[in-house]
Amino acid sequence: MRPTVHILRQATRPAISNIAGSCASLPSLLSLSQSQPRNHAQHPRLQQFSTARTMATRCSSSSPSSSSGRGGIEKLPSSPIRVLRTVDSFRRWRRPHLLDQRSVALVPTMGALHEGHLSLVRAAARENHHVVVSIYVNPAQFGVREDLASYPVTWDADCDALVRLDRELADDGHNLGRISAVFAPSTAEMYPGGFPGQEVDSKGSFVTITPVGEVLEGRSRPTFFRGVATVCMKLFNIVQPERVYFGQKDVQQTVVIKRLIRDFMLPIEVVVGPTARAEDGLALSSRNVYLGERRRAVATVLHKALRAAEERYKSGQRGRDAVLGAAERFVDEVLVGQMALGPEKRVRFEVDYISLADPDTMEELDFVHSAKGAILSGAVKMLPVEVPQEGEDLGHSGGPAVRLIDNIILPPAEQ
Ligand SMILES: Nc1ncnc2c1ncn2[C@@H]1O[C@H](COP(=O)(O)OP(=O)(O)OP(=O)(O)O)[C@@H](O)[C@H]1O
Ligand SMILES: CC(C)(CO)[C@@H](O)C(=O)[O-]
Ligand code: BAL
Repeated sequence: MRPTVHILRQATRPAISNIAGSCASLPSLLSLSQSQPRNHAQHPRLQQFSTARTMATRCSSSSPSSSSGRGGIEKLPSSPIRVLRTVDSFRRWRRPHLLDQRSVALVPTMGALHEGHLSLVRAAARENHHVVVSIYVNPAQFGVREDLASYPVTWDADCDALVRLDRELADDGHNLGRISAVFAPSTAEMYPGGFPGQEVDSKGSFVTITPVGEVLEGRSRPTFFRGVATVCMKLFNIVQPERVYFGQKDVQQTVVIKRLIRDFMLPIEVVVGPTARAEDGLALSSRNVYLGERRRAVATVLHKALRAAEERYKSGQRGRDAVLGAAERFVDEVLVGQMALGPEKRVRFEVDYISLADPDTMEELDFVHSAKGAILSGAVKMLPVEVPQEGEDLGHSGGPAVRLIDNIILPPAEQ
């Protein structure tokens, strides 16, 4: 059996719409430059959700720990970093910084922190007085069949990483600020009217950003950007940051967030940090822990395929087929090589999409305009190992199918 490589083709692509006046310019993409009832557990959908979160917590390396000092103020161990869990407590912390005009940056995360997250915190500390890191696994952005229940939760390791990083920031004289607070709310706190559910037709207060949120990742994960835009709107309203920091690894997410900020007139600057990678090029991602050794070795296929396409662009090719053809051939070769191995050795994967898109709209391009550049992006599903070997490390949670994404920005070229 040979998985199909699905590269977005002309026939299935939406028409390229008016791109003038769109918000995310390529230079900015390149820049690093309570309320409500407490009876959620009685709600059938939330009972389901509570079970899922309990499982996620069980999968975690340890349970939450942080120290509560005098007056019940919770801090990360041996550090001045506050832990705030409610909207009210966060607002009490925030108010004086509004009055004394100290800038506050927000780095939104879902925890399971890695060097990619930490690079965003470093960037935020360079140009803001206070850095707030939010850690919240937002159920609304997970599809009903996605990995909410097994999503890695590593609270203690996250706390250690932030405390270490804060010391590093204190020792380095080039920063304006340090990590001031971790915002770690519960779902009851984030959805005071009750969690609306993960279904496509769930009813509730949602923010949707279309059409950009409907293509690529949005096509495969129809509730994903609705969940992301909704939770980010909530986080932005709670934290009221001057700047927010997002990673280029989730490039379509950065375009959605820029639209949200522009269209809802939020006084926030978006800063996008470059993708942090492992030595072999794999983009760091919290979900990489699912891979296990065998699949980890092949997981670079997407990055390498995108690099092959990038080479075509660098050599002067501008047409879709010429640029993406290189990625397609690379993926084909890897698939053929893997399928030639027996099931006890091989790694199977499916390409969800490989795209060449406009940087402002994420709409597919036939041709890259040199003055504007483009975004090459892709998603692959690494399928579970078929025949595990004795003692084989299959990855977190038994090595389920893992969806990996990556992208490369093709910058405007000399004309
Ligand atoms: N390798 C990376 N380099 C730079 N930023 C990153 C990287 N990985 C994630 N980020 C950014 O960190 C922020 C929080 O992401 P998140 O907590 O979802 O981590 P993740 O590794 O992307 O997780 P997942 O595996 O679930 O996609 C997002 O802005 C995301 O783009
Ligand atoms: C932005 C975000 C924290 C919203 O939950 C999430 O989508 C992520 O971690 O990229
Ligand atoms: N990094 C984006 C979060 C998600 O995939 O759910």
